[in-house]
Amino acid sequence: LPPGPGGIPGLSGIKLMASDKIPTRTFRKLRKKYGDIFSIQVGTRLLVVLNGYDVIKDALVKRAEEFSDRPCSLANRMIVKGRGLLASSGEHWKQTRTFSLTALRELGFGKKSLETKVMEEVDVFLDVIGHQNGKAFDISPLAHSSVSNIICSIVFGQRFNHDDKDFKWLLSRIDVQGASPTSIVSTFPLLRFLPGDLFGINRFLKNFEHLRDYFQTLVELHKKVFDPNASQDLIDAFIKEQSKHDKDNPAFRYDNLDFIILHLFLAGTETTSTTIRWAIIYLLRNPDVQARMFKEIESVVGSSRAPIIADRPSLHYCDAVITEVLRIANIVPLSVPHGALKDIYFRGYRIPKNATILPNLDSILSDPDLFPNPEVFDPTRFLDKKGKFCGAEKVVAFSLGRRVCLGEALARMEMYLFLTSLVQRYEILPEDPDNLPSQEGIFGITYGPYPYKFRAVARV
Ligand code: HEM
Repeated sequence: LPPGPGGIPGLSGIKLMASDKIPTRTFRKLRKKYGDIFSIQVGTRLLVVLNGYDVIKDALVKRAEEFSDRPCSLANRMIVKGRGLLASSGEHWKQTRTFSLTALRELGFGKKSLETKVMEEVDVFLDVIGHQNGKAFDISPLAHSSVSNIICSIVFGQRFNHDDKDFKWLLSRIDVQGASPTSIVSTFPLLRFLPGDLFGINRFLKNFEHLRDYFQTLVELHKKVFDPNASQDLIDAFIKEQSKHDKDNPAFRYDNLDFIILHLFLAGTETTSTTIRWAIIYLLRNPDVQARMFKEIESVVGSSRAPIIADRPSLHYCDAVITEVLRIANIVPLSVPHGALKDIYFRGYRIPKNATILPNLDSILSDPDLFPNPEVFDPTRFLDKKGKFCGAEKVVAFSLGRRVCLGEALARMEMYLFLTSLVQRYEILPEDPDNLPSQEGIFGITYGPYPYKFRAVARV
């Protein structure tokens, strides 16, 4: 087995993981002691942690056939049952991913039509910010609604008003603290039977069920009015595709569709909005960076129209800022867990069947050999001598290999359009200059910032 801390089997691992709320800090120490591949027995789960660019690339890219599955955890077996995008493995996952990618491309991923959709949301986003009249406010609900609306309109053909009751209810079901790959919930799902819901597991499961019920209702409504010649969204695309497949093919059963929607909704909402919230923190803490971004936007785009994707190749500094935010914020620092479905022999170790494999992206994104002074926010590390954007290949915030984030193109488009438009229109200022929002975050589904407020003052 890969080396790791010993002690009482299972229990010492639990104690170790509980010793710091930020598991990546624990993993940094363990890597120093045990090397690039180490293991920890946490309760009944064996965690194998992969560290460093070469090791992770070797596993996820070169040995993709063995390293592209998800763990068969108890929670996965009991609740998700290997359905949908995030938790499925093998042939079921391949078919689900191929269908989803094809459908999303047809619905505009990487195309002008998607840019138009995102820009409509950016307009609303900027208007709502304008209505704060320069007073301090919390951007979280607005960022959530704006980003979520984009995935909702792609997946089920509906955008909501931000104060729509159903929409607010839907967003409130996203349980950010409920599921991190190293949490007690993932390790011991049976703890939910303890009285008092001590670990919030039942709340998490209830939220999950509510979302699933809501999406099932949407699918039923789509089925009633389905017109094969007017496919509008991902649900329509699924209904159309389903008729071409064997009835027993689990990838094209409606229970799989429920989970595809659920996974796209969760992954497509929480991630980009969290990154936007981090970006604002780094701009508040680095006013010189904000000023340089504004100057670049003003000289390339001007102020009479909003930045568009076609401007991007000329906005080198803005691209460097967004890349540096992705690197330093590192919102999915342990990626989504991968799993060994059979024994894997890798770099002199045996990773046993059923082990949970954590590609520690933090070990790449904060590697001082790749990014000198990694704790410093410095967009210029991605500019060459002529000020051109470069050197971002190892910013693997979306992971690597076959399981690489399915929404990467959308997320990059959203971050670029939201952040450049925000900086073009408003100067963003701290609520209290002597008390800036923290760079330390909270570890949940994503690694997100603590709540904070800021002021957005319209540029004249
Ligand atoms: C800044 C924003 C985002 C970041 C940093 C991010 C990061 C990630 C990471 C690290 C993974 C795990 C890859 C692996 O297993 O090795 C992932 C998976 C995934 N992401 Fe994202 N993501 C973001 C935005 C999005 C968006 C907007 C969507 C929605 C379309 C999305 C949909 C997914 C899905 C469906 C998967 C699972 C893919 C699979 O298992 O095959 N993500 N993402």
